[in-house]
Amino acid sequence: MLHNFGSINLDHFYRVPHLVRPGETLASRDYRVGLGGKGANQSLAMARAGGRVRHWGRLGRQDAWVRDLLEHAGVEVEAIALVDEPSGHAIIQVDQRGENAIILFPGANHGTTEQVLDEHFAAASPGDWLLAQNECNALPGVLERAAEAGLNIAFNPAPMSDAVLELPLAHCRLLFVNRGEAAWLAGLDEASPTEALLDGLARRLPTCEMVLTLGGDGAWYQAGDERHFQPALPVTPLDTTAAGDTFIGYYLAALQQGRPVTDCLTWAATAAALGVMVAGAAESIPEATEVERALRDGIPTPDRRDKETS
Ligand SMILES: OC[C@H]1O[C@H](O)[C@H](O)[C@@H]1O
Repeated sequence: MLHNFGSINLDHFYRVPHLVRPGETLASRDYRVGLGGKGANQSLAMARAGGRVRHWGRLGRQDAWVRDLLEHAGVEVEAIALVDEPSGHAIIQVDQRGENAIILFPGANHGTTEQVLDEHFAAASPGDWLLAQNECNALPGVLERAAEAGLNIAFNPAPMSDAVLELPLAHCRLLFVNRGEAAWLAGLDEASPTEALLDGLARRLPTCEMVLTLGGDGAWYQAGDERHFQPALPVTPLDTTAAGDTFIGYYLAALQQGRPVTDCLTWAATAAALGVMVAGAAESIPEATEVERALRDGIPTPDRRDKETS
């Protein structure tokens, strides 16, 4: 079982000609609300990939439909509390190239107490996995407790902040980072060559396995001297929101199924490529059957992916 201590957000999407500049007022061409949050996206991706995942989180009572949606997808939701607080939300601009900029309001995601964590950990067994991102409170304690409880920790330090550098990251078995997060962790410039980033990560956290995701430039796996490269698939992105989350959920589901690292990478990269062809966060995450089909027949045309998801 994988336990995902993760955020749940309502995502407010604005499609804009370019990301808003300082002092500018910009009209949006479109507005939609959907399910998001790095935690919820990763749980959903894992469930859609056929993985066993139990989500630990908090959600405003008025947004109970989100819990139903996750449950329907196969996520175990008993550890998602409905609370009398506003849910977390994100304001997301998406530009014409599919790039985004996100403002987060943590809301209920920042209300986890020690007492609730006691209940969550009581349901976990040594050898289980714990996944976390950086959108919930209580992370230092959660990572410490997970290590003490003999859980395998996978961590995605997004959104990156200086607080991440203070976390007990040496407890992690597996780290998912993008270029910016890798540079921050390794104390290097973001423009550093990939090789330097991988070396820097290995120096900083020598016992961790790493997956470095580089968007259109592919992804790297590193563990000690072992490295594997996964090229990106050729797609024109409509919306890159949740691509990294889709990658992580699919990677972990494949790992849970005992697949080799190279398969985990291919499966994850294919799912992420399908994801960026569709607008939105949770709604862009493909089903496993779509990923299998893309692996067999190649990436579909954008209009075909749209029809398959609608
Ligand atoms: O990774 C994408 C996610 O980041 C933020 O958490 C948004 O809610 C969005 O769904």
